[in-house]
Amino acid sequence: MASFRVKGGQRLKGEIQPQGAKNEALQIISAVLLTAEPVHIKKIPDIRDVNKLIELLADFGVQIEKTGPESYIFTAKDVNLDFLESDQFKEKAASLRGSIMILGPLLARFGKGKIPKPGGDKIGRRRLDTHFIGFQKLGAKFDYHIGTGFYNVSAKELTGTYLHLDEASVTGTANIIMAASMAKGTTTVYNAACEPYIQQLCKMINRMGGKISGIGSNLLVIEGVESLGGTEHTMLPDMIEIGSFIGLAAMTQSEITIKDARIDQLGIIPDTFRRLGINLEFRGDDIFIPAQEHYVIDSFIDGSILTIADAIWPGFTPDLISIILVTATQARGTVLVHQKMFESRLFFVDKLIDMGAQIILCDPHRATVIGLDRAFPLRSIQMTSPDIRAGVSLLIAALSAEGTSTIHNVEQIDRGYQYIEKRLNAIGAQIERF
Ligand SMILES: CC(=O)N[C@H]1[C@@H](OP(=O)(O)OP(=O)(O)OC[C@H]2O[C@@H](n3ccc(=O)[nH]c3=O)[C@H](O)[C@@H]2O)O[C@H](CO)[C@@H](O)[C@@H]1O
Ligand SMILES: C=C(OP(=O)(O)O)C(=O)O
Repeated sequence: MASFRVKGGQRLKGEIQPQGAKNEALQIISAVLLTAEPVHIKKIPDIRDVNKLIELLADFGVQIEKTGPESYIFTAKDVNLDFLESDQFKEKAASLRGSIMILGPLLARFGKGKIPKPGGDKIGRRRLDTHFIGFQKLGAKFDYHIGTGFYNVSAKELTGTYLHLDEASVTGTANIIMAASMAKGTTTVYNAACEPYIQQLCKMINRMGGKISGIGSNLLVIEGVESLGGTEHTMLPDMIEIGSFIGLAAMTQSEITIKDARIDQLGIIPDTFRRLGINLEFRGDDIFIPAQEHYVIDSFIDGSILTIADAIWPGFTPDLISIILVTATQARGTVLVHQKMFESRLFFVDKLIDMGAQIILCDPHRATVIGLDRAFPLRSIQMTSPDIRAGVSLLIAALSAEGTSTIHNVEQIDRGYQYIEKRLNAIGAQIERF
């Protein structure tokens, strides 16, 4: 188990380039299974979850050529489906959430697939009904085998249909899109998730010869095609990393420029951080965050306490709620942070409370943060990273704290943040991995 030793209280200064988006990468890399032709993907982040998925594809016999530090060509010409039956598959596929998205392409192209309960963050119940109800409505057979712990799907042929998803699941929508892309006839998906990750996947499939319309909305129409071909795809910058850097800059009174942020794709994220009182300047496609002594949390127009809650896109992403929460601890004012989607994602506030933050955990979904307005810095402590976003929130807290903190289990952070200590140390942080 790796750990970080973090010397707090340093102001950072400089430019930082966001990595390619983790959750987009997991969809896009799964989608290479849709075609036998080469797919050239750029801006692939070098992070644990993505590397595990790439390894999994290699185990299936997908040819993988690294063409640069962040780009690969994948050719899924010969896919060895026997690998599905191996112990190695079970172990590897169960270690990340993104592996669930190989099912849609396998079903579409080879008529079968299976997956053990996928991993990912332990942040509450993470059901998969949307995926499997979707596959079944497209004509697949589904069963869950308790003995082996595998979800199995198979279909001689998938047929387009009307789907009203029970919830706008991100990975569920991605899976259904991929399965429907080569189904017979037209599939209409209502209550589809429409995160930029999904939009990027749809655009990629269209470049491969697919016919998807309604991209960016929650009503997708997918005309099935016989086969899909090769393409090139470049990942968007990771919007969750961008939000994390904004929070980090505010908490540590740092002047940071986030380069090439694709501001047009960030939705409500910049304005949500502005509501915490953080100044952000758009300079072309860069986001400049000046060093700020104080930032003052807005209230609602009627004077009531601000609430920041997650929602499906185009609402505020749940993956930035922990970052908002930690950033609010040194603001002036009060905010109610409401994590609606996941029920176990706020428990890390205990550690922030140990550090001196004023937070009331109202229930598993809601926490009230009373900002300290830098009346005193957070205290350094020893802590363990429970999930990827809480991990980064604790790192931000440690960077702003007085003294040296230790964060254990930073593999959680490595799941989604590329070379994080090197990149932050390059602009003045003092983080040591041991
Ligand atoms: C690999 C990947 O891409 N992971 C992301 C993906 O996970 P993932 O696709 O697994 O998450 P889902 O979108 O399926 O659902 C997330 C949670 O929100 C709940 N839910 C979802 C939709 C809805 O309308 N109402 C509702 O309550 C679900 O029950 C679940 O508890 O999307 C999540 C939600 O943005 C992100 O946190 C994850 O980082
Ligand atoms: C919850 C997350 O990831 P995963 O779905 O891979 O667990 C996340 O990226 O914040």
